Amino acid sequence: DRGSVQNLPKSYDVEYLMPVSLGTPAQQLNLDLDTGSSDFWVFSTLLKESMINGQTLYDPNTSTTSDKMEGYTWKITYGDESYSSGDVYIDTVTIGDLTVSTQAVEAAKVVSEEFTADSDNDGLVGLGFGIINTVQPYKQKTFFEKAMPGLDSPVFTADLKAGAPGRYNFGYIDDDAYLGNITYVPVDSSDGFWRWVSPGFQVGSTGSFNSTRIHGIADTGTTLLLLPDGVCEAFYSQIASAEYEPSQGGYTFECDDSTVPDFYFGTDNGQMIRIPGSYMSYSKTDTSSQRCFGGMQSDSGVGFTIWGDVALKAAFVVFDQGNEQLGWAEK
Ligand SMILES: O=C(CNCCc1c[nH]c2ccccc12)Nc1scc(-c2ccccc2)c1C(=O)NCc1ccccc1
Repeated sequence: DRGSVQNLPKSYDVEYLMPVSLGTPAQQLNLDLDTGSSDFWVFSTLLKESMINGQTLYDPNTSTTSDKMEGYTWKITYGDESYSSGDVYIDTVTIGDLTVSTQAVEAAKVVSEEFTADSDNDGLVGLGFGIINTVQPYKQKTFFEKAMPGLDSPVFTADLKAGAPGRYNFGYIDDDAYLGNITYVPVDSSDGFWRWVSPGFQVGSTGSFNSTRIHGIADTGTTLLLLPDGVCEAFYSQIASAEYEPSQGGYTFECDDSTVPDFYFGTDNGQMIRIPGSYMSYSKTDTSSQRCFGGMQSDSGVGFTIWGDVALKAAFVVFDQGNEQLGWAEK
């Protein structure tokens, strides 16, 4: 079996949403595929009105295939202090023609204001590893873990694009979606993330390669590229107008600064993925100035590097759960 679904970026590529069908008759929600967490949770009719702001709600009571998991609850908090919690239902879920008939759907009763404010986002499909699922008393499998046994191949792939529709495929690798070869690196899933080691980085096409092992996770649910301070300093030292502005929350530079270099990160045996300098300009820091917030920021608050959408949209990425490895290719 296999599946394929288009993903659409929101403005500034802050997140990527895909259509998902839940229940019978099908209720279509736009969800954020998130390899940095492992809860499948959705806005639902259990929420108070004050927490809803245009989102499409999953209504378990109108689905003829939903069953409430009595006594089961969930609660998740993310590093940006956003959170959500609620009850759990079993229901049928289809993503891009791939159906899981008994998926644990976590129906939100409470969401934090960041989620309420994000009117396009109806919830998250966590595709990290199930060991960090928050459902109590017994954690639940991710959508991919439920689908995996029936797939042609135990992989899903992420093809995120800058400001354009991309695609998530399940169960197969589309050889027309990337250039050259896919380089595979081992994954340590013991903390539930797609955690791997990069051998180093290079700033600019003429810069030298810096051999330094960077431990990090491949995370479609995080917008930015969060890297060790030394790497950020090496990058921003090459940008004439760059400054570290704690008041703005990190590194900023003039949006029209023409000295922003490309950034390369190593994967394995000499392969490097090139992130165009243009991916590093984010939203204007504030209406008046012409300064942009950098797409690369420090990972000091996290404890490990997060290869978020800024990095992932420069590559074709294979999440190979069957062999616990990540595949990287240029595109
Ligand atoms: O949680 C995820 C992936 N799901 C995000 C879902 C989500 C959370 N608000 C959302 C808002 C919209 C859509 C999805 C989400 N990744 C990881 S691993 C470690 C950290 C972390 C730990 C400690 C400190 C910092 C990060 C995070 C993290 O908090 N990233 C989000 C972020 C990272 C930095 C800044 C902001 C957010």
